[in-house]
Amino acid sequence: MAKAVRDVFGIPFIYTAHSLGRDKAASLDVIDQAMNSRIAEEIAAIVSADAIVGSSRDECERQLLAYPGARIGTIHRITPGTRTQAIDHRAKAQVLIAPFLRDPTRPVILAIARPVWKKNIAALVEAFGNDPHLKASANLVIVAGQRRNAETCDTEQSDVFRDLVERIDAHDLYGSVAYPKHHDDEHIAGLYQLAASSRGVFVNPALIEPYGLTVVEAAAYGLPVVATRYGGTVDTVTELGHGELVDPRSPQDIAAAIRRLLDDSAYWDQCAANGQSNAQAHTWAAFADQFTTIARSIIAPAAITTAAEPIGVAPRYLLACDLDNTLTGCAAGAAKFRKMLESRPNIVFAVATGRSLVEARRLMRQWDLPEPAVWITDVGTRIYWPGEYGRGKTRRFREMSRAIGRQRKFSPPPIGSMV
Ligand SMILES: O=c1ccn([C@@H]2O[C@H](COP(=O)(O)OP(=O)(O)O[C@H]3O[C@H](CO)[C@@H](O)[C@H](O)[C@H]3O)[C@@H](O)[C@H]2O)c(=O)[nH]1
Ligand SMILES: O=P(O)(O)OC[C@H]1O[C@](O)(CO)[C@@H](O)[C@@H]1O
Repeated sequence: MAKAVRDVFGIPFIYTAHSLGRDKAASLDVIDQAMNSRIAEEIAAIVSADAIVGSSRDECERQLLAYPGARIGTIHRITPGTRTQAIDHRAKAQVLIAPFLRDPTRPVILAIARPVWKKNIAALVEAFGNDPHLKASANLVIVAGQRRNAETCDTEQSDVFRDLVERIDAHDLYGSVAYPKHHDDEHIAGLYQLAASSRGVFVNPALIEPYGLTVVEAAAYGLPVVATRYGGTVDTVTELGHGELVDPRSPQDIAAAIRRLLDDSAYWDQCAANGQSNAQAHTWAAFADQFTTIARSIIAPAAITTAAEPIGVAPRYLLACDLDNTLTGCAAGAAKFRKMLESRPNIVFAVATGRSLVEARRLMRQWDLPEPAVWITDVGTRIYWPGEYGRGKTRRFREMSRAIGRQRKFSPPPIGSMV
């Protein structure tokens, strides 16, 4: 629809990537017609969007780029917002889970996920059920959607739920596993709060997690996490520093990571504090601000973005500089720098950075710095410049890598001797 509107009226459109189908398909045994059409729609959107907004590095630099026709220059990363409830809902959550538990005072190992195979909650039950120490010292709380009668449930949901109950039964976990049937928003908030105050852990064992909102929610409530090492959680856990990444197919790996957090109180405190303070930047106001900047850049790109060929002014100087702590670090300085460039159209501005293009652009946006005419990124291995002026896009200078390839005089030593 957006593409049709753009084609007729010339209104540019931004595609917000969400739960991309290719990765989901890779985690399924059977790919049906619906999945094929979903991927076809995604390809059409990715190829024709004027800008694409993704939420994690994984989504921007791996998931999106795996699509045919995807162009890195159109992809931007903005971290979604997360809301926490300030009111204490622990008592309400306690009422929800108490009937299941023999000793409700134990640390809570919490999972919240839709009851679909991809979320892989079974691996968490296996991790808990096979670990005598965890079974004896903690409670497992699983919130997996709202349960109705088996007949009215969708088949995947009832299959996933039946599988969970069978595993709980096989490990004889009654009295230490709660799996409430219904919940509301206050229960969810209360469970995060309860798990945090019990010095527990949040676990997301998904086979692949496109972004991983629950892992950010846990951070915001000061609850350390054990999360899948496949998908957006890799960036979130690395950036927020609030827990461990694990192989979701290995219950032993999951159990060991949970124990590291539960058994080391200094490590737990550090993760809880990191998560809570770092998650504060994840607000919807910040998202809206960044989104508006991108929208503006595709509607009316700033004059500075076309500085490689400024109208009526011959470029005379090239100003190339580093980004982190050179252009960033002082808001007043960044504003002055921007003003200076705007008043000197004969300067061609280039940024040379170790960051990827997506990450460099994200930081420049956050500091309200102007889009340079040339990007030298990935530790100098890639060069980009605005290819199609007026659309905020960039083009990669492939000739450089080819030239380096042809004229290479440097023969690297064998990797073994370098190590
Ligand atoms: O029984 C449940 C299960 C989930 N939630 C909430 O629903 C949201 C679901 O988050 P998540 O599991 O990350 O999302 P998905 O439903 O899988 O949806 C997609 O969209 C999310 C938001 O972009 C991404 O984080 C995911 O990776 C992507 O799969 C969170 O706020 C949960 O607290 C509930 O309230 N009850
Ligand atoms: O598993 P899928 O089909 O990618 O679903 C993504 C899910 O993300 C949401 O959009 C947000 O949680 C749900 O409405 C939807 O079910």
